[in-house]
Amino acid sequence: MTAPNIKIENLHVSIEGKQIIKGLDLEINGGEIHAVMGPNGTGKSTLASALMGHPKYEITEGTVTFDGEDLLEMEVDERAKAGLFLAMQYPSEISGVTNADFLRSSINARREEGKEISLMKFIRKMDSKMELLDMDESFSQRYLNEGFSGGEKKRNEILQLLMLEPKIAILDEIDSGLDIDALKVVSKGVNDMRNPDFGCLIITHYQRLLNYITPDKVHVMMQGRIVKSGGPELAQRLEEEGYDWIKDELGIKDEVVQTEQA
Ligand SMILES: Nc1ncnc2c1ncn2[C@@H]1O[C@H](COP(=O)(O)OP(=O)(O)OP(=O)(O)O)[C@@H](O)[C@H]1O
Repeated sequence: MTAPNIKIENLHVSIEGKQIIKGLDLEINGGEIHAVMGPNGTGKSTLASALMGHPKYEITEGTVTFDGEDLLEMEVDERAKAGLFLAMQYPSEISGVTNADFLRSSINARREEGKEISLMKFIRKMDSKMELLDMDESFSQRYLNEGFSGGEKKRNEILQLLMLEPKIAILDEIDSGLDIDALKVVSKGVNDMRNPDFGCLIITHYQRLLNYITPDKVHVMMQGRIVKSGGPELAQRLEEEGYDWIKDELGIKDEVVQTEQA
């Protein structure tokens, strides 16, 4: 198996006629963890939703390939089956579907008929992953995210990641609202996935997450584009100095004014 690869070139995305992403380039390979940081409203979540094929987000220009195939031609379920995973900022609650049922169906949906995961194997895997994430076993029989606290929902997203073992994952603000212990647990889950057959894009506002998950590359997104890339030291500088120095360096004017003019 060749290492996974997602390649985004000159991506333009608009929502309800408003251009949000304006020429974004990014490539992630298996074995790499990338972090995208940036001020509020610059299009980070839009990027995640557009890659997963959310119908509200219209791709107006550019290309995205996933393992060499045209990702934008694939239906949402085909993207998931191909091995793309999105942990959302606000995961949905689904009443009547238990966590265990949801996970087993999701795993089997990605397998060929006749090659479904056996119940015993599934239970063993789920038990070990829940233990890794310090999750109480009652969570397997609770309805998906129903009544889960913010931190429990995030932990549950990481459980899905560990169970589904995608090729490429996009984790949108998995650290928001987490207490320090939960942050460590969630980071442990992501680090557990680190291997040459797995690539990851982490969208975050906080350098503290990157103290626990060391990214190979850090990108700054402003006005719908990646405007600067570097190593973990870039995240450190953003934490200390904010974004103004990048705006000054690149001659970027205030976000809101610029958007209104566009
Ligand atoms: N469904 C929508 N309808 C209209 N505008 C939208 C929609 N979704 C996003 N936007 C707008 O697109 C812009 C980018 O939003 P997005 O959520 O991608 O930013 P972000 O960088 O993830 O922000 P944050 O850091 O605050 O999470 C914002 O101006 C937002 O209001």
